[in-house]
Amino acid sequence: MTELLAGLDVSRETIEKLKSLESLLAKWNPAINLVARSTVDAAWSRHILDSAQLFQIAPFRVWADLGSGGGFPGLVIAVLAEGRGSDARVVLVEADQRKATFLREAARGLGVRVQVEAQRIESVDPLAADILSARALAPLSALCGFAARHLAPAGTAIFPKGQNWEAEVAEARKSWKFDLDVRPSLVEAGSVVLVMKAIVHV
Ligand SMILES: C[S@@+](CC[C@H](N)C(=O)[O-])C[C@H]1O[C@@H](n2cnc3c(N)ncnc32)[C@H](O)[C@@H]1O
Repeated sequence: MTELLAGLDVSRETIEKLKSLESLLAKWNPAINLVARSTVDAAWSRHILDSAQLFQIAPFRVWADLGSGGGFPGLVIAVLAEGRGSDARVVLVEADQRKATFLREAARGLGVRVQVEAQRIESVDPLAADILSARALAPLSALCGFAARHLAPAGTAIFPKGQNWEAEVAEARKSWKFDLDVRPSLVEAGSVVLVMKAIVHV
């Protein structure tokens, strides 16, 4: 599965940074529950590669990750972008102050630049993001509302979803119109990545 990183043409230094993130997660998780405890031992595939697979879906100058928690996918995206020499802006929105502190400390330790917004998604000024991501945050219909606020008009929303994704899409279509591309997860069988554009309330 680490071929996924080879496919992204990631440098040795970037892989070392991602391994440091894995270690930081293991160190901080007992205190602040960044991810489910049962997933810490498998963090490399469950969280880091699962995030990395989103990196090349579309180009970006501004990436906003909502409800970042332990930095998935936003902090992984920031590490990969920095490894490419990109000066794109990565914004991590996380209302939990302890998790926001982790995100700032981890970014500093890894030497990557991120903008951490330690407030509720609903209170952050519109971000006009080229890419908006949210993983394990809310049902798709609620995510569409967040996208309406924070995504640039031509932007792309990226929402990883589990096996129940079809029901979530059907429910969201009752209130929202959008273009949808469904991609199988490269990491988790049965899971998908929903890639959405032109999200408009009906
Ligand atoms: C289940 S966790 C998922 C974290 C991460 N995206 C991941 O996949 O591991 C959801 C996170 O979203 C944050 N969150 C939930 N609602 C939020 C809101 N309205 N504004 C900002 N953060 C929120 C929570 O504090 C939590 O850290």
